[in-house]
Amino acid sequence: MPNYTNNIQDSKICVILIGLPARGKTLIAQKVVRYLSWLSIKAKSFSYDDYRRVVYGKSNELTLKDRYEECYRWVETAVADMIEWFEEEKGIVGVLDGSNHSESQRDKIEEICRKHDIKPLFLESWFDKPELITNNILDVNSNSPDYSAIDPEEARKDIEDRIELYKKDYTTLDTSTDADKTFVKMINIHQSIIINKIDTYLQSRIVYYLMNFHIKPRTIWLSRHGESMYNLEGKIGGDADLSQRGLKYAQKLPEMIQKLVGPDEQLTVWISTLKRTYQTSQYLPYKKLQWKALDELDAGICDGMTYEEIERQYPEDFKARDENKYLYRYRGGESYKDVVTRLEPVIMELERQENILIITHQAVLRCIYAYFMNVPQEESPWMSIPLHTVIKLEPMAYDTIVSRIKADIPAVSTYKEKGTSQLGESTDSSSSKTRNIITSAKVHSL
Ligand SMILES: O=P(O)(O)OC[C@H]1O[C@@](CO)(OP(=O)(O)O)[C@@H](O)[C@@H]1O
Repeated sequence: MPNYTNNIQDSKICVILIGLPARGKTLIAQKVVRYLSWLSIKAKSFSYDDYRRVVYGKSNELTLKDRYEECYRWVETAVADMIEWFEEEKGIVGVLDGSNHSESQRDKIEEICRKHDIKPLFLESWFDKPELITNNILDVNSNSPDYSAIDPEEARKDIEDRIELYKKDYTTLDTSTDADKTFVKMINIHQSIIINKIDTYLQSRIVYYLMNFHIKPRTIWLSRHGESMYNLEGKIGGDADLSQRGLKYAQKLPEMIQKLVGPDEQLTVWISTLKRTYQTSQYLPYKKLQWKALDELDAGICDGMTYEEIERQYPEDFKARDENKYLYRYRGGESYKDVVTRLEPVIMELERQENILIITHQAVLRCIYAYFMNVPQEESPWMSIPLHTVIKLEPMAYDTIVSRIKADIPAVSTYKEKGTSQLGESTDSSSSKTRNIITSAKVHSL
């Protein structure tokens, strides 16, 4: 299993965004940081707008001209903070989210990076499609804190004025004049992408990611398989069949999904290679695809045991897993971190696709959910992903909207709370063991 963190130990990268206002720079910066953080690569975005707001308040509290002429001040602070972060927090990828439109400003940043042994990667978002620009202006208009209390028409005018002002000394990247620079130029997001002088593994990972994601509206549906015989018995792993209630969920799923998705919408169903996900998908009238990478976390020597048996036979392992569930690797099996690594191609393909329903397992769904919802690693293995519930994810420009739809078919809870003994030794009366607890999610039912 490749370990990205070890492979990239000695390379530090500064992604320097370039582009006029309303070119999707913040969206790109946030996506790159979220993707790298999910892969345990320490990444952080330094947004010039955030720095400017701290010093000068919202954009309307500063004249356009001042904002333009004074910008070097907050750019300097952002770059200095980024360097400190690289050094003190062992950062790997810093992202400078701002227009960086003039060559002289870019040269200065490049020089600082080289002095600190940080490789600069320029990333330009260049648009020439008027409809794309209009959409982005509307997006900035409704999402930026600068415009939250301003009339939308006034906000639109401010953004357009800023675009015109920044155009004055904007220079776009070019393979002849910037041949010695490492850069990616995205034209109209993905219409075409120019790549120049990419020479490290990590740079190529970032570029590959940039080439794959799209920004069209779509929905990702997630569900665990129906309740399995192993779930009923409190056993983990294995390749058990569905229980009677699990089968009921499989039978209800087509009606539920068709109602949610709409009759004319296209959908592809992704399942694992384990029987319980296939059986759950069997009545769905959509194209299906099996992924080995979607198989449940491998519990190694504990496969087929209950949590209680694990605690009795391997008390140290039981404790170690509770202490660091993300990194704990079952003997002969996997950790959550290992699952994330093997899920990377799934995420990459998900970024390229439109509507997808994924029917998979508790641990795998936690990892996928964590990617979209930016959940920190120490929390993700403890998230509640109940059985017989569909999760709807709608990725938007700046965040993801999530809702849960319960099938109203009872199922056991397979959730084990942190710090709870399965041997009846818990002192915490609110904590639950894992068996025969009917799932009750705070969601609407179908
Ligand atoms: O990491 P924890 O919380 O143990 O959850 C993972 C476990 O969930 C289970 C159920 O207990 O998954 P599944 O969705 O496949 O039924 C186990 O097979 C698996 O080991």
